[in-house]
Amino acid sequence: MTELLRVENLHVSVGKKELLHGINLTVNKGEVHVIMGINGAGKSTLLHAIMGNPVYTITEGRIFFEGQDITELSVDKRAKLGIFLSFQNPISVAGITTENFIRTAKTTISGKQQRLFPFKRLMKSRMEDLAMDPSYAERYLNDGFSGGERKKSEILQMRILDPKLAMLDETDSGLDVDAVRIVSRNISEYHNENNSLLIITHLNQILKFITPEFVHVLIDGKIVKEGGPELVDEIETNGFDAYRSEV
Ligand SMILES: Nc1ncnc2c1ncn2[C@@H]1O[C@H](COP(=O)(O)OP(=O)(O)OP(=O)(O)O)[C@@H](O)[C@H]1O
Repeated sequence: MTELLRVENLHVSVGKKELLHGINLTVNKGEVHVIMGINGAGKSTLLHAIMGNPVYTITEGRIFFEGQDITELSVDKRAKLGIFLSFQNPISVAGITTENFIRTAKTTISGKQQRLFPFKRLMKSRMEDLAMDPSYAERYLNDGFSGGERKKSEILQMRILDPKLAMLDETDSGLDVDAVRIVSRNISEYHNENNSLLIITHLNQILKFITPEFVHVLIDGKIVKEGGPELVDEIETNGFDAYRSEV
């Protein structure tokens, strides 16, 4: 088993408020991990801290990626190493088309110039996989996209950038039943023994199609329970009350 990500005793603050109080998490290559927990538990904070969002200050602990200490690395350097975060609420960027945005990101991350016509073909094929109208490639990134379309646009980026670690923050929320199936199929097609997924979900929609090996329950900035996929059903039935007392 080859380790991809290791988070050690991670404490994260925004301003004076500590949001994560000593998280430990190891993700090996080829694994699918799910993080569940009540609203405001710190799930998104954890993903942002792994991505290197400077809003979140690491006050203690380390993050390792393929054995390299990345705790002090900037977001772009982490992206170049192969870390990807799909946002809970993807932002729109006026003035840059979806195609140009992804092509520039791919060039920067891979260090290889993406030739126009092969890249256009790749975009077209990946958009077909996601049942996205090809005209969206020419629209400004996420500009005027519906909630579900923004989520698909994130998965389009993931598929083209082909990261080693894909972190998906509530990608299944706001998707209709057909879109959940399409997005889940794309995630499954992306996933192989050399890459890993770290998924936050409340609705478990995505988990009907992608079975995680590990489930972590996060409450009040701490992981209070870890287990296999059976935890998802347990939480669905009993809620989080049993875990709150662990905090
Ligand atoms: N930039 C920020 N500034 C101030 N507080 C923040 C910031 N980001 C997160 N928080 C606070 O940290 C706590 C954890 O937020 P986070 O978004 O990580 O929770 P979550 O578990 O992902 O919640 P949800 O399930 O509702 O998406 C919340 O109380 C939130 O208000």
